[in-house]
Parts: sequence; structure tokens; C-alpha cells
Amino acid sequence: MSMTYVTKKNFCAASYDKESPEDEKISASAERRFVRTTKLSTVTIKLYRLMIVVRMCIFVLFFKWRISTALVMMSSNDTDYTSTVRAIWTVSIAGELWFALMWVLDQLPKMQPVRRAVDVAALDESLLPPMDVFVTTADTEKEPPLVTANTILSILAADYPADKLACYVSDDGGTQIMRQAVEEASRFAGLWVPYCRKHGVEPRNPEAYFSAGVHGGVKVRAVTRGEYKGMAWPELASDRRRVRWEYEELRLRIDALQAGDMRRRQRWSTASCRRRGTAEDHAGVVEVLVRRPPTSSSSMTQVDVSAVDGINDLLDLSSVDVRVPAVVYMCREKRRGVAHHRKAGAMNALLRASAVLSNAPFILNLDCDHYVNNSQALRAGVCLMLDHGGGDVAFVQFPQRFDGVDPGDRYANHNRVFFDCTELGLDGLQGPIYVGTGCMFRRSALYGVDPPRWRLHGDAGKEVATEAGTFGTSTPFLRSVRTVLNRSSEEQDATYSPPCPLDGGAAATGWATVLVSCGYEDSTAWGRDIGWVYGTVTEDVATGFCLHRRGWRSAYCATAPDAFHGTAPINLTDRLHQVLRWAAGSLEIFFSRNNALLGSRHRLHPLQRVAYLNTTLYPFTSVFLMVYCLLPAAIPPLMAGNAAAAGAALSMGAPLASATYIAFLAALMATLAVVAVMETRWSGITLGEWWRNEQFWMVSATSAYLAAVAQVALKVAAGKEISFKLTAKRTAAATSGAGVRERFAELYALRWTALMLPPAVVLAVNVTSMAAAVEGGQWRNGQAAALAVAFNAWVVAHLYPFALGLMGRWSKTLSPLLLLVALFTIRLLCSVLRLHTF
Ligand SMILES: O=c1ccn([C@@H]2O[C@H](COP(=O)(O)OP(=O)(O)O[C@H]3O[C@H](CO)[C@@H](O)[C@H](O)[C@H]3O)[C@@H](O)[C@H]2O)c(=O)[nH]1
Ligand SMILES: [Mn+2]
Repeated sequence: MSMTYVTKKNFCAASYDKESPEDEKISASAERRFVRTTKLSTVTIKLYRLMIVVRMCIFVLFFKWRISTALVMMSSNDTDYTSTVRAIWTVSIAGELWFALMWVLDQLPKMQPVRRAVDVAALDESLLPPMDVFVTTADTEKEPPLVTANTILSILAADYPADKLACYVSDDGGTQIMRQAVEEASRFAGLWVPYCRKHGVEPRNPEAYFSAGVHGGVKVRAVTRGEYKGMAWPELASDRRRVRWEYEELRLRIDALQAGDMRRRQRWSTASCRRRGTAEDHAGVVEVLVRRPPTSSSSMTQVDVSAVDGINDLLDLSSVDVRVPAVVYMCREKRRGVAHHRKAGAMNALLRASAVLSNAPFILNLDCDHYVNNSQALRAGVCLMLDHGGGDVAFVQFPQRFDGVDPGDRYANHNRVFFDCTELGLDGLQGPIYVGTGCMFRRSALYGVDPPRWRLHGDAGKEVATEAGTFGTSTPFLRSVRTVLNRSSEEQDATYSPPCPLDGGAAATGWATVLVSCGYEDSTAWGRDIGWVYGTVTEDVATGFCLHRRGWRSAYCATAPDAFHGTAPINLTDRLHQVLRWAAGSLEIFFSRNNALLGSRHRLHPLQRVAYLNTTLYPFTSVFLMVYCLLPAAIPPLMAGNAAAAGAALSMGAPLASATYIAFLAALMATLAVVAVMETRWSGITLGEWWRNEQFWMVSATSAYLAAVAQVALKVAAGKEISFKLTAKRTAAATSGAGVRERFAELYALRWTALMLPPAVVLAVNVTSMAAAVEGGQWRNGQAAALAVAFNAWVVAHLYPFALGLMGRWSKTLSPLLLLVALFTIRLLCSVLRLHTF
């Protein structure tokens, strides 16, 4: 089966591109070509680059003119108001400079995209390396166990050798119901996995598979005879019916578990005494629920897994591989008063526990709601890792795609501009930024070693591994680290067999339990130099940055169909909390030792550094935006009683200069639009998606980003930690069968009206003070007014999704209120322009 995957390839600066002797050795021994790369050099991309350069030239001319005019205005004014006039000009120009800078930081890293096709069919079965998949879950209320169970099932059923795959579930909530749910899922896997293999069904998440076609409006994915990939078409219908029946049973059982748990809230008891534990205080547990199956796939007989008891009565699986990959349940120890570092802490615990159980050279991380949507996804990631030169790739980031977003995507959940433009653009440099779920890692990279091309003497990792001060004191773990670091990248494929059989032996689980105890990381380098990075709520960006800074590359892997699917927060409360967390986390990174401007001058690609600067600075724009929008309104009160000074502060003086200003404004807007159109052309996103993104950016900038700046200011000044508020994951079941209106009912809740206040106040104040100025004849020159109105119109236009959310009934048609706002803006613009011609 051959599938075409389109992504883009990493290129570092030419000087880095020299192959190390080790690389040459590898290429000589095996000509590995799983990835085909072509530089994008269409007319569109050339025009795109040209327009970016043109716009940057316009910036230069604009600021030259703007600053010189300002200097003239400031020097010719010697009234009592000189300092105020000066301050207003300075603030105003500072705002414009910031907006220009942020645009440049955002655009530059996108200028060199390349296209990459991954050839999964070329990847021989024997080359597939062992893979550990980490699933994180933290709260059974916000993250229903059924969702996690489905994710686990999709992983177990992925098209990957069962003896090379292991699924680890981290339960940060420490609830026994989660463990039971994982066990239920593992048991059902005994039926589900062989069924998927027999009929080649997709997607391999039972909930998504069985509900395809149930939801109105949601894409239907029923297999037709033409697409059928399995081995017994006539049997498909009856097998499907039986498996569906069993799945319904599973669903009822897990729902019943959850209903029962509501009353009892059973958690693992605390470590210190036999008290009942809480989410923040409970013992560490590691349990192998399904052991690793025997290696030989020729033994098609049933294996020793209780899960498959009696399945031959249900389906004919006589010629199907019925082996199920290993499943491990893990709950790290937590104690009150001891920092647990949120998801990063959970990932590090998983990294260590898996090291003594299976120690696979590659790791895939999926949040509990992100399931495998394309069963070949794991292989696609492996292609990028094993390709010639892939030894320098620390991680492969897949785009995040979401189910069940409202058809209009009014809160820009799909994030297409980020994934399809920014991440793709970065793939042409040193690689995409790590943004959490759907990311495959090279284990050795997480142990803090240099990538092969920067490794001077081949085995720099050896000394690191022996230091208990770096990795902690567990001898079995140090042994496993040494195994990983001494293995060359060539050996990280299938020629390597896992040292630990994952047989559920007491010794190994005992070691693992020690490794997930909460004191294990004390006085070690965990969270700083190795593993996932602590100190920020966006551990993903920080971890990726540390890897890139060491000289590692990353790769972007967009597959068709999408590799993984997850749920997105579709109500505004959750969405804004998510955006707030990302913004606050970014600023935390900016104020940490992982600031993009610091360190490793020669290993980080210059434009990669620019991208990280942009990623960690963007929330500040909200402050400039608010000040800039409010400024024109603030002038008349500041200048009360002195119309001449107010005029000086507001205007550029001569009408000729004013015409220049309008011309600049038009040129800047036009080039912005052209660049956007070009971007949609080369990346394949639609103009609507681009616009939605702009709109939601404005919504966030006038709300969540401001809050993030405040939160981080509090952290920097008073040390107040930023919390990780989990996003609620809905079950598809909760919404199945309902109409679009009911399913997105939350969107129409009026809860967030308060958020409309800041922009509404800005608009109202500006309009009132403008009207007053117009009446008083103070504004002989219309520039400041035009500026204020243009900005207000921009803000209002961006609040469109908001307005739609508030007025659900008219969401499909043009709402009367919006029409009113538009008319009002046009009227104001007309009067300002007329004013200008006087
Ligand atoms: O103490 C914690 C907190 C969170 N999680 C897990 O972290 C994941 C992400 O949480 P979610 O609420 O879904 O956040 P999102 O904003 O949807 O996630 C994005 O942003 C996060 C960083 O802010 C990344 O960690 C995620 O991988 C990325 O998908 C979930 O699986 C949680 O179970 C834990 O395991 N322990
Ligand atoms: Mn999530």
C-alpha cells in the first residue's frame, strides 16, 4: 500500500550541512531513502518573498517619514504641553514600530518552505524500531475515561508490529477508575485489534469508527467495497455488528465505572500512610496490564492474554495476527507541597519508567483525547527518523487536527495558519516548533546529548550517563540510559532488540515504581538539561527550544489522511483559558534561561531563533494594541484647554503630509493583503481560515493576552505560579445524534459578554471624543481621526466571531447588529474624509 505524505524538509545553514563521518558510514551501509524533498520555487513563492521584501522597504520609508515629521512637530512646539506632545508621539511611534517588528518576526521564518513526500511502502517491516507511546491524562471529570480508552484502542490497533509497540498511560489524577478503564480497554483490544487487522478498518478509534455517519454534518467515513483493504468483505458486516455490540458493552461498563466513582472517588492511597489519596497526594503505581507478546508473528495462535478469551466464538480470526501490544498503567507519586510540574513532570516519569520496562529508541506522545486516525502514522514518523541524515532529527511534530469543531470554526480552533504555514515554513529551516500532542521523539535526544553532527568524539554520552547527579541514582535506569547512548543511530532500528521483555516481572515494575516516586528528581538535571523542561506551562515550546539549541533538528509530518485527531475546546471559556495558558507559558519562557536571545550562537539557525523570539514575545502586542487604540481618545482630555497643542499632537501639519500618510496606510494594507493571499496559495489553506485566524487573534489580544501579561508580571514580581487549567474533552457520544444547533449550544451562551467590554469601551470613547473634536472644529486635519476609526473598525471586524457567538440565531446570516456597526463605521469614515478635504 503506498501513500503519499506531503511535508517539508529541514535545511540548516550551508555550513552545518557537512555530513559527519558517522553519517557517511550510515549512508554507505544502507541507502535509506524514505523521504523525497523538493524546494518550493513556484512563481507564487517567489512573489511571496518579493512582497515581504517590498513591505519591509515600505516600513523603512514610512518610519523615516514618520519619525522626521514627529521630530519637527516636537521641536516647533514650546508650550506647557511639550512633554505631553512628545510622549504622545513617542508612544504612538513605539506602537507602530512594535507592530512592524512582530510582523517581520512572524514572516521571515516562513520564506523558505520545501515539500517532502514520505514513502511508507519503502520502509521494510524488519526496519521498524520499537516504539513507546505515552498517553497523559490528569482528571477523569474533564477527561472522560471513555475518551482515553478509545485513544488507547486506536494506538494498540495501529499498523505496527505488536511486539515492538508498547502503550504507557500516565494517570495524574491517581484514580482507580482510570486504571480500571485502561484494563477494560486492554481487554476489548483483544477483539478490536484483530478485527481492525482483518478488515483494515479506519479510523481505529472505535467511538469514531462506529459513530461515523451518525452525526449530521460530521464527515462520514464508511468503507465502500472499492476502498476495502481487509480479507473478507462478505464477513465485514456481521463482524462489525458483533464488535459493535461488544463496544457498546465496554462503553456501558466504563460509564458505570464513572457513575459509581462519582460517589466514592477512589484514589490510590497516600504514600506516607494509608489515608485515602487525593489528586495532589497519592502513591506511585506502575502496572503492566498487558505483557509484550512473543516476537514471532508466525504464531497466529492466541497468546496468553486474558483479553482474547473466547474471541474465536465471536469472529473467525483463524488467519489474523491476534497479538495485542503491551499496555502499562502508571500513576506517579505526588505529595502535597512537592512541585509535580504538570504534564512535563508526567512525561519525565513516563520516560524513566519506560526506560526500565521496554526502553524503545522512539517515543510518541499523545494527549488522552488525541487518537490515531491514520493507522500508518507511526510508520510515517519512523520514515523521517530513519531516513538518510535523519539521525539529527530529535522529534517529528505532526499537525494537530480536531474533530467536532463547529462548522464556522468561530474560535479558530483549527489553527490552520500556525500548522500549515508557520510550522511548514520552519521545516525549511531547522524544523518545526514542538507544540505538544502528536509528536515523536528520539529517546537519546531527551537524555541531553548532542546530535551526531555536533558530537565530536562519538561517545560523549558515556560520561553523562554515569553521573547519578544528572539522571538520579537508580542503577537499572542508569544502565538503560547507557544502552541508549552507546547505540549509534544506525542501531536504533529493528536490529536492536529491547533488553527488557516487558513481562510484568516484579523486579522491573519495582524499579519503575521507584523511578516515578516524587523525590527521584531531587538534585538531578531532570527538567533542566534532560527530559521535558520545567518552569513553564508550555513545556512543549521550551523543550523543543532546548533541543534545537543543542543543534538537533526536527521534522514536520503532514499525512493524508490526518495522522491523529483530537478534541478542541469549542466553548469560549475553555478556548480563552487555553489561549491564556499558551500566552502565559510563552512569556514564562521569555523570562527564563531559555530566552531565545541567549546561548548557543552557532547551533541555532538564525531564523529559527527569530521564530522562537516571535513565539515567546507575541502576547506583549496586546499592551501596545490597547494603548495605541486608546491614544487618540486620550488626547483631547490631556490637552484640555489648548486646541493648538492638541492639533499639534494629533496632526502631521501640512495637508501634503497627510496625503503621504494616507498613501502609506494604503500601501501597508495592500501589501499585507497580497502577502496573505500568496500565503494561502502556497500553503493550501483558505482565505476564510486566514481571516478567522486574524479575527481570533484580535479577540485574544484584547482579552487573554492582556491577562497573560498580567499573570507573568505577577510571577516575575511576586513569584506567583501560573496554573495549568485543563481543557475539557467532550465525548463524541455526548453529542452524537444531536443537531448542529444542540451540539454547539455552548457557543451561544452569553457568559462572555464581559469580554466585549474592553473593545466596546475603546470604540465608544474614541467615537465620542472624535465627535466632540469634530464639533469643536479642533481637528482640522483628519489623520488622527482616520487612524482611530481605522483601528476601531479593524477591532470590530475582528470581533465578528464573538458577535456570532452571542447571537446564535443569526449565526448563518448577516446579523442586523453587525450591519449596524458596519454602517456606523462607514458613516464615520465618510465624515472624517470630508473633514480632511476642508
Ligand atoms: O498536571 C497535568 C496537566 C496536564 N496533563 C496532560 O497534559 C495534556 C494537555 O492538556 P490539555 O488540557 O489538553 O491542554 P491543551 O491546551 O489542549 O494542550 C496543548 O498545550 C499543552 C501545553 O500548554 C501541551 O502540553 C499539550 O500537549 C498540547 O496539546 C493532557 O493530556 C493532560 O492530561 C497532565 O498529564 N498532568
Ligand atoms: Mn488538549
